[in-house]
Amino acid sequence: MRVLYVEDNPVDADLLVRSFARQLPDVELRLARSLAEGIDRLGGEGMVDVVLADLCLPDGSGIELLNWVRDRRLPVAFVVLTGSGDQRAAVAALKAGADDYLVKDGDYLRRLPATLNAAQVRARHLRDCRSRPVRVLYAEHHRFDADLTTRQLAQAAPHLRLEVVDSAAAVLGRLPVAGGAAGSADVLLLDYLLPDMDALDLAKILRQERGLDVPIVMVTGQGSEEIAAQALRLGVTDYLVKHPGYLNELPLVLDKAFRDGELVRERAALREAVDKLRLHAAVVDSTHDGVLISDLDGNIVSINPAFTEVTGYAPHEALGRNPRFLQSGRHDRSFYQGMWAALLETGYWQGELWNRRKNGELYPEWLTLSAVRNEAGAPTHYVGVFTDISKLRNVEARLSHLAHHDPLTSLPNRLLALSRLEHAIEVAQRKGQRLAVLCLDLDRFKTVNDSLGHSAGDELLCEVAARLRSRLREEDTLGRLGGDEFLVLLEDLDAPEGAALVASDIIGALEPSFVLRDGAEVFMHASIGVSLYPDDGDDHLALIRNADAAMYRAKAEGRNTCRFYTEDLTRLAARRLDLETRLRRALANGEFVVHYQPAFSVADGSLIGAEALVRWQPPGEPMVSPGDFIPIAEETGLIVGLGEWVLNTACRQWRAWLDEGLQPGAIAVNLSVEQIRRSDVQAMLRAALEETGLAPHCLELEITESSLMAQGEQAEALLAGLKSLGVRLAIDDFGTGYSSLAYLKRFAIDKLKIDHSFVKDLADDRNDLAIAAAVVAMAQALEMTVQAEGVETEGQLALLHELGCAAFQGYLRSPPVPAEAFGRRFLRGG
Ligand SMILES: Nc1nc2c(ncn2[C@@H]2O[C@@H]3COP(=O)(O)O[C@H]4[C@@H](O)[C@H](n5cnc6c(=O)[nH]c(N)nc65)O[C@@H]4COP(=O)(O)O[C@H]3[C@H]2O)c(=O)[nH]1
Repeated sequence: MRVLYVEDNPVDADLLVRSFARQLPDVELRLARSLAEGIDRLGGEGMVDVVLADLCLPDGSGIELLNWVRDRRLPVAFVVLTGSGDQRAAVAALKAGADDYLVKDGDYLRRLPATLNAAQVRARHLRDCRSRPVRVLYAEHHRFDADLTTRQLAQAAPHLRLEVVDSAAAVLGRLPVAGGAAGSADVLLLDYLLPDMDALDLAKILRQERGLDVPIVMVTGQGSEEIAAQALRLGVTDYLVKHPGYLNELPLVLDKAFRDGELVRERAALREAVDKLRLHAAVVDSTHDGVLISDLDGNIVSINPAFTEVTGYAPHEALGRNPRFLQSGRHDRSFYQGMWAALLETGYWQGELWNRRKNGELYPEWLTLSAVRNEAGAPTHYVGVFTDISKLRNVEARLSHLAHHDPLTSLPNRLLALSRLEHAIEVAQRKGQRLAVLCLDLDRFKTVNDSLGHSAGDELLCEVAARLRSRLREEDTLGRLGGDEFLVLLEDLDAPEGAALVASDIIGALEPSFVLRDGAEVFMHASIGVSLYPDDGDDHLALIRNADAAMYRAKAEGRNTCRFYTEDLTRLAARRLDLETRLRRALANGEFVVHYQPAFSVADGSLIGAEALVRWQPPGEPMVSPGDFIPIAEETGLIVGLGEWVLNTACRQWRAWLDEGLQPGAIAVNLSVEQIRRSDVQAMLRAALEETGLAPHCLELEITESSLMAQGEQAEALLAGLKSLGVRLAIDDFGTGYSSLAYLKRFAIDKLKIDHSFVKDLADDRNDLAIAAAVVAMAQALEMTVQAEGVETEGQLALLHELGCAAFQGYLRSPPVPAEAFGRRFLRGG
């Protein structure tokens, strides 16, 4: 530091020089003994940093030197030395632009270094401030004063840019109408006496009405304490009396007012920032996300309550520690290295991470790490924000389980079973292994389900699943494909026989009866189809399709058995598909015809009626038997339209013959279980009878035993509904199903048709004869008619006669024939 010390008193000068040498050896001190010498030195010897001047000099005052310095705007700090008790001189010096003063008391030499330093800082600050222009809106009515002030300020403080107006109205016109800063002016300088309004009123409008916070400095010609007090009360920033030399003080006052204004604004901004900080802190405290802040060494400096909630660690257990203590051990070093590398390089990392709670539990969290940077862009802290996603993961796991498992049996569903199969094929292909796909379908499950109710059906499926599982190895997959269909996947199979063994083991496992919760005992068997990889297909769809085809073969060949896939099974399946397409077309093209098989009285051989049997006659091809297409029509639902067509055709035919005066008896039409299940049969019948005008008692409906049982609880209501139309009801294929006569007693059945499988061996099989005899006897007791089907020989007819069977149909008298042949042969006696 370079100091110019202006002092005429040699004792004081000597003391100070020695004190400087002791306290501030680095200071370069120059001495001047008078005002003139001081000016000389400042002008000639180059710059100093601080001028320290005594107020009383032999050729003038320190203030004059100060004015000389300020007039030249020399970049130096100025400190005045005053005698003790000369406060007024000190204040005058400050007003004239001194940066500080020091009273020569007993202790002042000790305080001198600090004062010089502080003055230097203040001077630098003032210079900084003055390097920025300050816009001053100056309201002065007197031209002379305005010019003088403008000149003076241009000279002493050119950073103060004055705009002069001569009225309060002009001030109001230049300032915004409402709120905050004053826009085009940084400071207002108002003369008290303005022609249109005094400065107090003007200040009132600006502060109270417009809410402007621009600093206001007021000047008056004469000092009045009352005006000053009022001005300050109204929010005027400073007040100055126009005493001689006041223009020297004005730059300082304006600078100070400007800085005060800035301070006010800074304080407001600070308040806003503090409010914001408080808000942010409240957000951090109340968020459900855990937050931790660490220093650059990774030591935790702050956590929020959610951190404690998630991890279990209270602030005193976490602060000061490295977050490493939360590590789960699930991630290797390279994971954390990657995380830090990203954080250091980009200031950001985000990802899923497993951590450990205080209670030892591991949990997944979604973590976002960010570097906090200071104004210079250098990182100062790291912030980690994390969400405990363990609940989310649990829900996801549950959803995924639901999406991939059958809710009833908890077995893998079709989706998962197929994806496991796909994966197993990949493995088998890689390792050159063989695998087997077993498609398993429960035989007649639908009948049990329908007759015992769905909850019993569900229970049965669970029991079956458990038995199947118990027969498989841990690594084998058992899935439920839907309904009563299961899939077994056997991997790493040595030979096809292995699959056959498992299949027969499964069949054996289902052998013992199932006893359900309500005590019902049910026998449940399965048909199994097997396909092998790579023998029968090399993708999952082909393997499933082929196992399915084999399963159908098992069903067709007596059920409760297992069949392997062969090529001709595929052909069979393809034929089925082809048949289905053609069947749809046939219905649209009217390729069906109805044949009628007559029924006769056993007693006298007279015609009692006929059974309508549908035939499919594709153009240019042999006729297709219903045994080949009815099951497919049932599976696809085509039976609804087809059955309705047969019913209408038969009724119309009967009505026509009756109208001709012929006696065709009753016409029996078959009603399939799928028709009952998929459509409103009662409405269909009512419409057919109405449309054709056939009397209901001429119509007989044949329902198979199993169709009836499939209706379960609803069977009784269904039959009562049909009966209410006035039609007759017959049970077809009697003896082949589950039901008993006692059960049928509850229904209003008119006729039982003994299935031709019993009739066939009537002469040779004593059992069949006994069954037929029992059926006839009980039917008679229940007042039902009995009609035998498939009578081919006179011997069979004679036996039926003996048993008391009332009616029969069969090739013995006639196969089903077209309507025209029927009319000719049986009605018109042709
Ligand atoms: N072996 C032998 N068979 C005889 C004799 N007499 C008649 N049959 C045959 O026995 C079947 C009797 O019909 P189903 O038991 O109702 O059995 C019928 C019935 O369940 C079904 N079906 C036929 N037409 C219709 C129909 O319009 N609607 C429904 N839902 N099913 C039908 O197709 C099954 C087979 O019909 P079809 O092939 O016409 O076979 C008929 C008939 O041609 C005989 O003396 N010996």
